[in-house]
Amino acid sequence: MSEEAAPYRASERKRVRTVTLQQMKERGERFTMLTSYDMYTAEIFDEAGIETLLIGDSAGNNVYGYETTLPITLDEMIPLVRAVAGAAKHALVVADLPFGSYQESPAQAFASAARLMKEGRAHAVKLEGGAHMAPTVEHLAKNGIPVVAHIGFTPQSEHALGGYRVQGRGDAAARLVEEAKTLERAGAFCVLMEMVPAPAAKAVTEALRVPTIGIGAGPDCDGQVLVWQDFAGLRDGRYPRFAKKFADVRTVLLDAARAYHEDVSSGAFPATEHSFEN
Ligand SMILES: Nc1nc(=O)c2c([nH]1)NC[C@@H]1CN(c3ccc(C(=O)N[C@@H](CCC(=O)O)C(=O)O)cc3)CN21
Ligand SMILES: CC(C)C(=O)C(=O)O
Ligand SMILES: [Mg+2]
Repeated sequence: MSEEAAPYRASERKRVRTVTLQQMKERGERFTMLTSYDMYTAEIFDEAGIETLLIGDSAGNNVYGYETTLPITLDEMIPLVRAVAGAAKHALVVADLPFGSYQESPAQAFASAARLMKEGRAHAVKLEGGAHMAPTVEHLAKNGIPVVAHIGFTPQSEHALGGYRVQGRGDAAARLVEEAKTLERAGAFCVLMEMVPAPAAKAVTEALRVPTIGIGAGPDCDGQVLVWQDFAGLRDGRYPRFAKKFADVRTVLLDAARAYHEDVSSGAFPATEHSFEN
C-alpha cells in the first residue's frame, strides 16, 4: 500500500541494495525474481543482478523430488533458506510458507514466518491464497513481516483446483483484481500471479500501487519469476508453457559427467598434475 508497506532495506551490513521493488514499479522498471535453494545459485543470481530470490516450496519438486509442493515442511525449507540468505549480497530473499504452516490461523502463520526469518534469515515471506488470506496478511504485516501474496494458480491447492489450470479467465478477471486489492489493503508489499491470462494480470498491475510479479501471467507485470531449474534447462521432461530455457545446463552436466566417467575408466584422470608427489 503506502510507504508503510513498501519494502525495506534489510539492515544487514553487507546489503547494499538501495532501490526497492516499489520504487522500480514507480519508475516503470522491470525486476526479476528467480528461485534458489542453495548457496551457489544464490551467489550467481545475485551477482547477475537478479533483484529478488525466492526459496519456493517448489523445492519440494526440485530439491526433494516430491511430485507436488504439498509434502515439503518448514523443517525442510529452513536450511535452504539459510543457505540462500547467507550467500545473497544484494537480493531480497523471500521464502515460501509451505502448505499447512499458515492456513490454520494468523497466529500459526506468524509463528511459521518467524521461523523462516529467525532460523532461515529470510527478509520476507510468501503465502498462497486470495481475499480469505487477508486477515493473515494483515497480522504478519502489522507485526513487521513483509508479505508477498500469491494468487491465480496456487499449487498448494492443486487438488482443489483440479490440476494445473489457468485461473482468472473471463469473468474471473474482475474477481482477481478485487482479490489483489484486498491483499494490498491488508498490507501485502507485492502480489505474485501464477498462470493468469495476460490481460487480467495487466489489469491487476494497473490497479495496484504495490508491484506485481508474474509467472505465466504475461508481459505487463512489474516483475517476472521463474523456477531456476526451468530457466537453466536442468530438468528432464516437459516444461510448463511459461518457462523459457535460457541455458541447457542439463546437457552441460551430462556431458561433464560422461567425460569424467570416461576419463576414470580409461585412466586419463587423475593425471600427474592432479596427484601429489612424495
Ligand atoms: N520446476 C518447476 N517449475 C514451476 O514452475 C513450478 C514447480 N516446479 N513446482 C511448483 C509449481 C508448480 N507449477 C506448475 C507446474 C506445472 C505446470 C504445467 O504443467 N502447466 C501446463 C498446463 C497449463 C494448462 O493446462 O492450462 C502448461 O503447459 O503450462 C504449471 C505450473 C509452477 N511451479
Ligand atoms: C513458482 C513460484 C512462484 C513459487 O511459488 C515456487 O517456486 O514455489
Ligand atoms: Mg511456491
